[in-house]
Formats: sequence, structure tokens, C-alpha cells
Amino acid sequence: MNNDAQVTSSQRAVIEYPYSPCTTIKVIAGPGSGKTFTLLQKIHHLIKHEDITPQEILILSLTNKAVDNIKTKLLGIFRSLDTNESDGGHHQDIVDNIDVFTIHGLANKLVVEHEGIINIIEQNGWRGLLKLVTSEFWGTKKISSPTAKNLEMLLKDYKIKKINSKNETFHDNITSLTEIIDIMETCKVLTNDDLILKASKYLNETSTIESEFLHKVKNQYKVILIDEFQDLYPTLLPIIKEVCRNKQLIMFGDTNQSIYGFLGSNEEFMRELDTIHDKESHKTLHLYDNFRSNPEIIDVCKEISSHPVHNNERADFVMKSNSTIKPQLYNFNNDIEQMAFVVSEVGKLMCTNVKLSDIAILTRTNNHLNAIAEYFENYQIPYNKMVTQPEWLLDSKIQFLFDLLKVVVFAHESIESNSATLDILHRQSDFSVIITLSALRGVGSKSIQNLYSASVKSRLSLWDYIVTVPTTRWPSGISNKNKITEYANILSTLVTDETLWNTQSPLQVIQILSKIAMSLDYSPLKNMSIEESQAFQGNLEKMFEVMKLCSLNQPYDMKLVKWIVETFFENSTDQWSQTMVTQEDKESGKISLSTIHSAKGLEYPIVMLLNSTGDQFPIEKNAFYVGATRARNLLYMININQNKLSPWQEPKIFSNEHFWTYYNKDLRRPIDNIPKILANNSAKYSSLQTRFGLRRYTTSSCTKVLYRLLKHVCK
Ligand SMILES: Nc1ncnc2c1ncn2[C@@H]1O[C@H](COP(=O)(O)OP(=O)(O)OP(=O)(O)O)[C@@H](O)[C@H]1O
Repeated sequence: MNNDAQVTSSQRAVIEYPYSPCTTIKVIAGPGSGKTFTLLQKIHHLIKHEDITPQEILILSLTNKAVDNIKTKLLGIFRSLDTNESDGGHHQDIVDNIDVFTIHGLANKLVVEHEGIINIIEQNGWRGLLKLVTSEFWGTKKISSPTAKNLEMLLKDYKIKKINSKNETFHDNITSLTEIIDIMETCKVLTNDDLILKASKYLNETSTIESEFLHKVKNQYKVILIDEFQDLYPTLLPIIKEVCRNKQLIMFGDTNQSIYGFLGSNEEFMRELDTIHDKESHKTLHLYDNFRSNPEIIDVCKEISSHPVHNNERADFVMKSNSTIKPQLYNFNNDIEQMAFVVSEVGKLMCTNVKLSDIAILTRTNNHLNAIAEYFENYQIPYNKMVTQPEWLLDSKIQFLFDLLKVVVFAHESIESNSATLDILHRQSDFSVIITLSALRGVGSKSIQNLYSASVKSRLSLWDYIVTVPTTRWPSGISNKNKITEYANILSTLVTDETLWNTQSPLQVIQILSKIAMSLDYSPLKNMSIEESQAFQGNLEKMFEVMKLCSLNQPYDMKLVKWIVETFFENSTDQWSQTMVTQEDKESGKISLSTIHSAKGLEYPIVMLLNSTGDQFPIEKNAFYVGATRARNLLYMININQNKLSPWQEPKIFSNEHFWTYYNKDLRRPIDNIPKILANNSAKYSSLQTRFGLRRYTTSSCTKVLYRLLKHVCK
């Protein structure tokens, strides 16, 4: 952030727009106009000049990345604007008291406050539930090899139909689906949509006794700020409406950057949201400037996406000067050639004193991103892959270990509760039992379906049924009974195991769980290749780090294992956000790799927008617009399949003194040595080419050479 930045007149109009309850301010502006910058300044203004306290402000966004970005920059804004306050700790206090959440994070906090531990369903969960649906049911749907995704979509449809049928009776003959919904409800397993609905319900209820956070959301917040409103979709409406009622709602966004259309219409969402406050209390403001991309990048955006990047209705709008270098357009016939070009170009840029961290490679899909990451990995090219959640948490083996722990903790709890009746707590372990059992070799879907139905009939939890009912009384159609009883016996020892219950050592918890998983003959842990086992070891270390964090914030009267089950996911995201921020500071020597979606709101001096060579579709208009406008100074468009543009490359880019002066000035770097750097860069690159035997970049064998070259210049 530019600390001596002067706010422009259009930014000032937003910042100084008066506070008043029950009003809506919509700020519409293009990329790089300073929406995030203005949002941060607005918060400072509210606290310093409008008598709003930090505790009365709530900032909402959609992604963890955007939340981290705001949290990190808030402190910078307070420090740069209140220079006469010598007490840095005071700024920290203010910022610590401002709540910044993702919308799902806010919903989660509200629901957990009322219901205790909940589980947000992930891939393993859907796979486990899939085992409960009979083949007859899939037959009626004409799906012969159902996937977890099929089940997820069917349930989503089913629930929407139910909601839309309002007061009519919903005739439901899909027994399997209602059963699955029952299991999910009993086991407190929620989809993200369920989470939003539940949180809205708590906000909507009128109760004389309100829990602490619910009270804060309903009565304490006075101003709600939402960043990137164009990404909000209809399912989020209930919670946003409830949260914003009677407050001042300030939203920032750019409808041209809307790239979540597949989740539903943003227009519909905005129309509905407009109804929460009277029409007369609405104000729409615009930001006119562009501080980020140079005019050459802006022109190409206009040409391809037909969206104007900035609004030049005002005479005093700010815009960068020409750089003299147009965005570069390249097409390659295969991915190897494409990657070889990328590496060679990065090499040339490095010889021109560009830092690796100046460069971002943005792709359209995760698959393409992973392929590039793998390529960089193989050639040890330093990169930092940006993801929206910790990837190690998606490792099904890690999830399995965590589910084992849940089975044990819930089973222990149900003994402690002394409840003979079939209550929620009693059945809470069902979901984890289904997931862990169904992951074991030889335990088929039919067995799980029959066992589960029998447990429901007997009014016992699935765990209690397996443990207490003799196998001779189990219904027919259960194969591999030995395996299931062995599972129950092995885990039963842990339910009362003093070592596990009294340990304060996260390492010991992991050791016990891993030993149990091995004795259960859980095959994914047994048949790993060297690479897989190295990756798993890395993930296990991350699991250990999070458990260590749990042990540090564990209340003195709570057992460690129980606390881990309750707070593991929350602690994982917190720890991940912190490491992401510190890593980014440290990793100035790495190229950023990201999908266009994950790069929203960020900016880089150089962007390479890359489409896979196998993909014949042009990059969608809005995705192109978002990706291209991440670039401040230099944009490469590689295989973007846009017929509107004919290939064009700037031959003299690496000797263009005007451009490199412009580039370094923009980044506030020294410019005196530029002529010297440019006089030597091509010689430096050529001598490296000769030294490493590099003749041309189009063959795969050359990439190894390029890599060595790159490594050399990175030193
Ligand atoms: N008044 C200003 N003076 C100088 N620099 C500014 C000013 N306002 C914003 N900037 C800078 O412009 C760049 C873009 O700002 P910001 O990220 O807030 O834009 P944005 O509108 O949120 O973009 P996007 O829609 O892409 O997220 C940042 O580097 C920011 O520090």
C-alpha cells in the first residue's frame, strides 16, 4: 500500500458520506480504482470522525484471502493516517476489535454458538453418505455409477424444491434422500447452504435471551461493509438481509468482475437486497480513477471484454501514463512449448532485474494450475501457489484420522452423558462411523445400509449397535462381520483409554491415531508410493502443527482430544491464514501461481494470463477482465483464444529504456542503473544460453537447461 497516497475527490465522497442507520451506500467502480483502499479509509473515518467504535463495525467478504488482505492492510492504514500517535499498540487494539469475517465464517460462528460442534460436509463425507443410498434408488434416477457429486446435487435440488413449495405439502417419495437428510441433521452435518440458512434462522428468531455473538450481530454492529458485492449469490441472501437490517450497509463492487455466475444471479441478489432499506435511503456512488493498470492494458481489456475499466466522466480522474508496451499475445500448439516459453521469458525478465515475486501466472482452471505447479516442482522453479483453503486438509487420509478421533470422542461423550434415550448426542457419532467404516476394505454399501437401518429400528446409535448387539442378531446381508467387529473392538479400547484421554501431547494423539489406522488395515495408508508417502508425511506435520495450536488455546478444564475435535477446523484456517501472510512476506523470491478466481482483489507488476493449449474455448469475458486487470505494468496473454486480437509481440521489450524506467518508477525502485542493466541484459541472457547450451526454447529437452539457467539468475 502506498502510504503517502492522497485520496481523490470521488474516493473522498465515499469516505466522508455521513453515517446514518437504515441506509445503503453502493460504491460501484472498476478494478484498480481503489475500492479496497477506500473501504479501509472509510473505516478509519468512521472511527475518527463519526463516533463509531471498532466494535460497531463488521466487514464481510467471500474468501479467506480477501479477509486476510483487509486485516493486513487495516493496520497499515491506521499507522499511516495517525502518524502523531506514537503508540503503535493503540492501533493494534483498534484493528483487533474490528470484526472481519467471510460470510460463511460469520454463519459458522453463529451456529456453533448455539449448537456446539458441527461438521461441514466435505468430499469424504459425501463418499460415506453415498454408501447409504441403495442401487434401486439410483435406478429410479437412471444413474448407473453414482458419484458423490451426484448425491450432493440431488440433495441440493431436493431441498430447493422443498423450500419453494412453501405451504403446500411436499409429496416426497424419495425415501433415501429424506433418510440422508435425517442423518445429516442428527449428526449435525451441514452443507454450506444449510449453514447460511441455520444462521439466518437464529438471527430471525425473537428471543428474550440472546447469546453473546448473536446479540452483537443483531444489536451492536452499526455499520456493515461488504467488499466485492458482485460475487454474492442468492443462497447468501437470508443471512445478509438479517445482518444488515437497521444498520448502515456500505457495499463495494464491480459487476463486470462477476465470475461466480454459476452459483446464481447476482442481479437477483442485489434486487432483493435493495428492499431491506427504503428507496430514499439508498445512495449510489462511483469511483472514477485507475491507479493500477497502464492505458495499454486498459485498452486491450476494453477490446476483449467490452467493459470500460475506468469511468472518465469526470475531468479530474486519475490515470497512469502510457508505458509504450502493449500487452503481449502468444499462441502455442502444445503445453510443453508454452511452458518452455514461460520459463525462457521469466529468465529474460530476471536478467532485466525483475524480481520473481513481481510475476503472477494466472490460469482459468485448477487443473491447469496444478499441471504448471507440477512442472515447476519438477524443475524446482520457486513458486508460491495460492489456494483458497489449506490443501492438506483435503487429504482423505488426514480426514480419516480425524474421523477416527471423532468416533472415539463422541462414543466417550455418550457414555459420560449417561443417557439411555436416543438423543442427538447419542447419534452424533453416526456420521463419523459411517465414513470410517465405509473407508475400510471389504465393508460394502449393503452392509452399511443394513446396519444403519437396524440401528435406527433399535433406537441405538450406529456405534452402540455395533458394540452392544451380538453379530448373531444383526440383520442378514451384512458381509465381513469380522472386519466390523474388529473395527469396534479396536476403537472401543480407545474410548476408555486413559493415555489418550489424559494426554497433553498432540504428538501422542497423532501416534495413537496412526497406529489404530494401521491396525484397522486402512489401505490408503499401506499402499503409498514414495511421493505419496512424502506428501502424507508433510500433511501429517501440518496436522500436528494445528493440534499443537489447539493445545495452546485449550481451556484448563477441557480434555485435549475433545478440544481438538471441537476446534480443529477453526484452528486450521487461522493457522493457515497466518502462515500465508508471513510466507508472502518472506517469499519475495517466488513466482505467484493462482487461478484467476483466487487472484481477485490482488495486483502484480507482471501477469501472464495462461490458457491450456488443449482448451479451444476463449477465456470468458469477465474472467479475462479480472485476470488482465491484476497487471500493473506488463501483461502476457498466452493461448487466450481471442479471435478479436491478432498475435502481437513487442520485439524490443528488453531494451526499451522508457518502459523499464516506467516500470521501476511505478514500483518505487531505483532508476539510475537502468541503462546499465539494459546494456547488459541480452548479453547476460545470451552468455547464459551459450553456457548452458541453450539454442531455442521450443523442445522439451531445453526446459531442463532453461531451469538451470533460471536457477543461476535467481541466485
Ligand atoms: N488515492 C490513491 N492514491 C494512490 N494510490 C491509490 C489510491 N487509491 C488506491 N490506490 C492504489 O491503487 C491500487 C488499486 O487499489 P485497490 O486494490 O483498492 O483497487 P480495487 O478497486 O479494490 O481493485 P479490484 O477491483 O481489482 O479489487 C492499490 O495499489 C492501491 O494502493
